[in-house]
Amino acid sequence: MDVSGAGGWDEAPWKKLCAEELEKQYTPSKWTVRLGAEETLKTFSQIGSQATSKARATRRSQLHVPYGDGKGDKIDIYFPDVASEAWPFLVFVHGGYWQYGSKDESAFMVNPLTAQGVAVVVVAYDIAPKGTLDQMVDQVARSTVFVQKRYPCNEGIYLCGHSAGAHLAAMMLLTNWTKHGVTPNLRGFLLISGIYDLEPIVSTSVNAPLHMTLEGARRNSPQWHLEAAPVKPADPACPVLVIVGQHDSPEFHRQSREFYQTLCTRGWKASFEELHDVDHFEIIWNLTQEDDVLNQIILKTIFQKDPQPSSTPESLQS
Ligand SMILES: N[C@@H](CC(=O)c1ccccc1NC=O)C(=O)O
Repeated sequence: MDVSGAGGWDEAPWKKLCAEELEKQYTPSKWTVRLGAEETLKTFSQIGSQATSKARATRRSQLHVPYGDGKGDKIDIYFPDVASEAWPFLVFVHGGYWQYGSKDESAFMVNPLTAQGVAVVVVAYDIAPKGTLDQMVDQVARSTVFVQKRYPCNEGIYLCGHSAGAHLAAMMLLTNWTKHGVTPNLRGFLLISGIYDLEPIVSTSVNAPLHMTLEGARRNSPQWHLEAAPVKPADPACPVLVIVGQHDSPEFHRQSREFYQTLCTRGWKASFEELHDVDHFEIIWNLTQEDDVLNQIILKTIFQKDPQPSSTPESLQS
């Protein structure tokens, strides 16, 4: 009989890995195939910064909008050209192991998605050491509630996160919205190369600025919550896409697959997608391209049909 609680944690496969291997499994830049680790990280941040400058220069936007009283409680909102407030909203939560990255270099998908009529919100949250995991989860919840309150006519809020940001977005599957006074019109989750069980992270160098205890890791693990006390989907029709890159590490693959499987058994409308020939970083920086396969998946999720080619191709815009 399994007496270890939520589904056999003592037999978790990562516990068989030595410290060095565990560290490698949770270092995404060690698994890239085209560029070296350092060059990949540099390129990721460069492409993110360039995409953000371009979005701010070419799209109507409201930047550094406060969603709360905290200094770090800010979002950037990028608008489609159509004058309406009844847009679908993609709310993007950046990654960076809860300790680096910012909204100011994370507007990867803004130009391709706003061109198709999707408003994009890029969320800032207080990374460690300033913020704790609990605070970051609360910030993402409050930013989502803010979008709902400011745009009550929205055509759906789609929560999208990358890596640590996918973890923060996934925590919104478990959020009790009653204390926030409004339930956001969540119509989809796009979880890209994420981590859903934080327990292995506690034993890696990633935890140095996070100071997570085992209890804190469980409290902030959507995988653990779903297994321990299954939360019924508020809207069983709300799609949850769990997406991983072919060149993500085996542990990242395992985390995504197991989270997807658990979502399915708990009644969520989950799907799983492994994107061909991309690593942990390319999967996001490719979103700057209109014809990117992940952009097509996002648009299909939002509009439930294949997108029309835009009348003014990105390449012809200044
Ligand atoms: N130190 C990590 C970097 C990393 O994990 C990362 C970097 C940018 C965006 C997301 C990341 N991973 C998870 O949030 C590495 O070398 O792979």
